[in-house]
Amino acid sequence: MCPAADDRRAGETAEESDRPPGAPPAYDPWAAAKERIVAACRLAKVPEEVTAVLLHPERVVEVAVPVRLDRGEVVVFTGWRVHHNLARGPAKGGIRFHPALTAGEVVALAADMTLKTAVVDIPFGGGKGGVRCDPAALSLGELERLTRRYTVGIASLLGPDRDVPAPDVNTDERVMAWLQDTVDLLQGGAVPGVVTGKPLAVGGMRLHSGATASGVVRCVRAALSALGRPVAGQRVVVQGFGKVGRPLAFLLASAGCRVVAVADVAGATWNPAGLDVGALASHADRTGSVAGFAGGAALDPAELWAVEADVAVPAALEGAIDRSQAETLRARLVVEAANGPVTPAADEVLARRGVTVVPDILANAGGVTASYFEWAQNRQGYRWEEALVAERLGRTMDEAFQTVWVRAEDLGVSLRDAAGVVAVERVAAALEARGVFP
Ligand SMILES: NC(=O)C1=CN([C@@H]2O[C@H](COP(=O)(O)OP(=O)(O)OC[C@H]3O[C@@H](n4cnc5c(N)ncnc54)[C@H](OP(=O)(O)O)[C@@H]3O)[C@@H](O)[C@H]2O)C=CC1
Ligand SMILES: O=C(O)CCC(=O)C(=O)O
Repeated sequence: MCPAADDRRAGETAEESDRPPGAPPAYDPWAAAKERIVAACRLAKVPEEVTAVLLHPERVVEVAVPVRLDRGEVVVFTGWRVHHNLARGPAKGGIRFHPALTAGEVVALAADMTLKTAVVDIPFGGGKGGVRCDPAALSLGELERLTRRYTVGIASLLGPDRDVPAPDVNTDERVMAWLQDTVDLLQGGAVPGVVTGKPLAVGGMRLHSGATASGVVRCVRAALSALGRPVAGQRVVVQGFGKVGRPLAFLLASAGCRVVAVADVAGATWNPAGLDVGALASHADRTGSVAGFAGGAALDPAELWAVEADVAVPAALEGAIDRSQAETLRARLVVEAANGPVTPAADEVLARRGVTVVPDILANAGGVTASYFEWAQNRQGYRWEEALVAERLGRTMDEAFQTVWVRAEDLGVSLRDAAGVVAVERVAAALEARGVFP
């Protein structure tokens, strides 16, 4: 994602030094995350030391990941694993493979995880990791070698009590199975609960794959209900048709919404009468993209947010809605399924225009909540009934939404600020209890 350069605001430090060669000047997710941390800490009136701690990741590990490609050549990729803050428990957060990944982005995503795990009150701190690579350009064998070598590079950080990765952009349960296997080989035995979002066959949990999407839909429902609007008939725009966006589109359609536009990297499709999501998924399976879908008209992805709609759900990458897109966005409700899709400058515009934004650290927390349940089962050595997982997931999301909504009303602030306040208060309590500031 490359929003307008004017989205960078005075005082933000662009961490351009780790920008990949050839990449355009980028929106700076860590500067945005720091801005939001400072705002939440001020509102929560936590001691200054807490703010200072949260502005510094505990650990940023960079690893070289040499991989022999199928054609014989060795390419050295760069990978990271970041622990942002572990006051509330082991590091928890996904692993992303992306050609434009930077250290600053991974730090920002790890900070989001510190806040997210606190918003849903699960016993984890914030972590994130990834490798700068283009998985679409790698063979399956190359991808496996890269994953295993990266895992060896970060293995000293990992463990069910220390750091528990999960899937993120361009990684999936197969990648998690390779990670699990590599850790087990290094340890000389099974290490249950060292990774979540893995296949059922190696201790995964059936409801994990759709959990982020189902949590997002829970938030869409709760927000619409709080705003006095029905769910049925709402026109929804979804950006991203991957592990989150695709099940999300299905769930929204089956809840009675009209999914009017969907975008991925290659293009976008639009049908004001509502897209047939099942047919769209078949088309994407066949062609690799939503672009060219016969059941919709081609849409310039730059026009996605300007489509006539009631709800906008970004489910792709950071910085997807910048200041200028916020000015033309038609929906009255934005629910952040992606991490960091709305820039701070866009937040101001949306607030001025009266658009409600359900922030990422609340909206997409269903995924990490499901990861908590998978981890807990692995540690117990006991599989829970699916109905219990579904019930606990729904309850956790509904309670978190209500807590944040009520706090926003009490303080007279945005849902983003309120979620930040709830989160930093919980992290501050953990730091205090530990005596981190003697
Ligand atoms: N997976 C999870 O459980 C969780 C994910 N998230 C967040 O949700 C977001 C999506 O993650 P996930 O679904 O797992 O990732 P995937 O890799 O499964 O899918 C990403 C989707 O986004 C699309 N995309 C990427 N760049 C653009 C772009 N510039 N314009 C339009 N579409 C784009 C991709 O298109 P294409 O297919 O063409 O590449 C793909 O459809 C990320 O922000 C992630 O951090 C948050 C919580 C949990
Ligand atoms: O499930 C997890 O552990 C983390 C998911 C994640 O990376 C996220 O919520 O952004």
